Amino acid sequence: MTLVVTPKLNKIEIMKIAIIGTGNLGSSIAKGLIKNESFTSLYLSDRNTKAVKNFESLDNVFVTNDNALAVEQSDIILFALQPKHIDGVLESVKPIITNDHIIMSVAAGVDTVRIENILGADKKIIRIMPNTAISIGKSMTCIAANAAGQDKVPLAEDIFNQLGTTMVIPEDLVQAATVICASGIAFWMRLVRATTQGAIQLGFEAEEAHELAVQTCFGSASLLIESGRHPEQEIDRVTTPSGCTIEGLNEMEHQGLSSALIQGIVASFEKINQLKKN
Ligand SMILES: NC(=O)C1=CN([C@@H]2O[C@H](COP(=O)(O)OP(=O)(O)OC[C@H]3O[C@@H](n4cnc5c(N)ncnc54)[C@H](O)[C@@H]3O)[C@@H](O)[C@H]2O)C=CC1
Ligand SMILES: O=C(O)[C@@H]1CCC=N1
Repeated sequence: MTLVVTPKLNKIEIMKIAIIGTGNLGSSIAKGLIKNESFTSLYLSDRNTKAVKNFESLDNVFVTNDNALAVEQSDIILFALQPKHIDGVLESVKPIITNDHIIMSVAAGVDTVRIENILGADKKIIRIMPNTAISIGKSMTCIAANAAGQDKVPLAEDIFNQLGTTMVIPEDLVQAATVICASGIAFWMRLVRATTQGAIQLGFEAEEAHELAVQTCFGSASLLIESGRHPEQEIDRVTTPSGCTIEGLNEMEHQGLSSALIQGIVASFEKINQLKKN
């Protein structure tokens, strides 16, 4: 075994990690881990390894179609499978999962009880809800564990703090966190896209419009993070009395901007709760 020291972990950890399912999210997590070199070995297993084939030349990274091999060679097994596939894969690796393994799952709507029902309640199971910004180390990742997995939550925080920001939450809030943080990437992207469309209508070239929208979005988030202020305080600083900002903002609200966002979030939440029942 090789010992790996990572600057952000600030301690020595042996990290033998497997990711089972390397599609959109699994490959994003792999990219983030590789960027940080935060593993001793990393097994990437998928029935179709196309998304991660490029990684197989890297030191200590192994790309395979063999889920069982990835499990046997690793301590932390992260399942990044769609909800409809996860039960079958868990069943197939169940005979080789031990109480020493740390099981992590990002599957939306799949709670720890569903995983316990397959692997056993004595297994350490941690639900991880990141978003695709994990590939660039900027994910907002929520973490919740079953009873047996509670003492491994700090380890999960250590891993995912290297790939963005984490919040440990009660498991009954994971569905809500999925909507706000994981689906949230799509919601914010659409807002950026709509701003770009507006900018093009006002005369900018598409590429310029995109840059203006993205940088303004980045500046807004950075203002909130760095100042710690409430969004309305920042809005008050922009809205000159009788000015153009309040004119535009009020028109957006007349058209239902906040209401549309809230209703979309609630619709998304209702859908994820339906998925949980399937
Ligand atoms: N895409 C996102 O932004 C987020 C996704 N999630 C959850 O993460 C999970 C994965 O989502 P995506 O990556 O978007 O899905 P995806 O469909 O892109 O990736 C799933 C991967 O699993 C592989 N797979 C299926 N059966 C397999 C098997 N028997 N053995 C090995 N690999 C197998 C597929 O080939 C595919 O590459 C889902 O449960 C989703 O709800 C959670 C948060 C964010
Ligand atoms: O859309 C979905 O169902 C998954 C969960 C959150 C992001 N993608």
